[in-house]
Amino acid sequence: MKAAVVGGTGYGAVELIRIIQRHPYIELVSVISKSHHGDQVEEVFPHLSRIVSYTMDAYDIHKMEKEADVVFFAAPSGVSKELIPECIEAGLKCVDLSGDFRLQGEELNCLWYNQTPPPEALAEQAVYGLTELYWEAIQESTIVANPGCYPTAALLGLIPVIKNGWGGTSSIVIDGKSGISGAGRGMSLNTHYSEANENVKAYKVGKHQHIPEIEQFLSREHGMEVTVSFTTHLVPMTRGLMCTISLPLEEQVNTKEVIDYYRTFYSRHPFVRIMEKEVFPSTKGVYGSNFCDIGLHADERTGRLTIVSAIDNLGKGAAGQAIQNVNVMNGWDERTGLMHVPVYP
Ligand SMILES: NC(=O)C1=CN([C@@H]2O[C@H](COP(=O)(O)OP(=O)(O)OC[C@H]3O[C@@H](n4cnc5c(N)ncnc54)[C@H](OP(=O)(O)O)[C@@H]3O)[C@@H](O)[C@H]2O)C=CC1
Ligand SMILES: CC(=O)N[C@@H](CCC(=O)OP(=O)(O)O)C(=O)O
Repeated sequence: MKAAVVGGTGYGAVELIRIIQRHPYIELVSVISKSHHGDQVEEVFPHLSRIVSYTMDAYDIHKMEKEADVVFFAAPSGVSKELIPECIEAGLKCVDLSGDFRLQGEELNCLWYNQTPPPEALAEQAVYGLTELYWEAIQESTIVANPGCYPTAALLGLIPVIKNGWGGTSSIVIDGKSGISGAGRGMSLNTHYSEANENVKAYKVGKHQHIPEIEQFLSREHGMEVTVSFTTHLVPMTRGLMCTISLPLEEQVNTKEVIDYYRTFYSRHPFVRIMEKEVFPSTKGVYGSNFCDIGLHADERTGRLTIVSAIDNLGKGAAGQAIQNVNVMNGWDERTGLMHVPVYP
């Protein structure tokens, strides 16, 4: 399958290139860059010298129509909803790493992204790409709305106990922490070295764009509206994301029972690893990989469940999951090209 990547000089794009370079069935035919078209890849990413070699392209739908089968959109929100209509018209499959196709309806898109939604017919065509939950719909899809990084970790952690009713929905609290690459490659004061180094800072409190995404899919799985209290923190590391989740238990279950249930729930899904009792994930344990590691503790004293879920924000939180979805769309083993060992230590 031939692939084009839009947003060529960003972190999501460079992680896609890293994975595709070792993927046996995906060939990179075009890396599209608004800011660097005409430049050699080595000029922007010297670490790719002697590994890949190409000139960055300007966006050209006719070239893509001729050369590509799938387009990955790794640009800021607002870009893909303008370009995907003509890509679909041209018969291309689209995997969108941005938030453009994730939220349903005008109200949510305007409120949380300050954007109008994509055309309704296309929005209806889009499948939410949380692979482990929606792989059946992903198989048939032409547009995949790849999940946000925090929702990936939070939903994989929460959905099993929301679905079987052990988890109560009255007070779900999610503490999210992300490395700085989660904010992309652009400059901002928050991600300035002097602001972020030796510092942990809460941000977008009460107004993070991933709140409605988490609520939308938890509500879908629960069959009733669910709200969450979600707070994000920037931590001084390059990659890695962790959600520590606390929610009430509706049943008297112990940690071992919860672990056994999660292992059964994810038994067909190679990228979700359920930790042993009293072992909890770390971001280093998933660094550079497509794994989501989940640790669980049922607290008999408080009657609450603690779920700790860790991913690499650029791996399972972005490019890794995008490739996993393309594997599913093509009927390939979902591990194809993705079984990298996490970089440790
Ligand atoms: N970083 C992460 O951990 C995650 C990111 N995402 C989402 O994935 C997408 C890409 O993120 P990321 O790679 O981190 O972001 P970056 O800021 O690192 O890169 C985005 C790239 O998009 C291109 N771009 C910028 N503005 C425009 C524009 N107006 N039109 C077209 N292209 C533009 C630029 O590349 P060029 O000039 O070369 O075209 C830019 O480098 C975003 O939507 C982000 O929200 C999702 C999950 C996790
Ligand atoms: C550390 C950091 O700033 N992370 C970003 C994650 C961006 C992202 O994934 O945003 P989309 O939903 O638009 O794709 C944030 O919290 O906004």
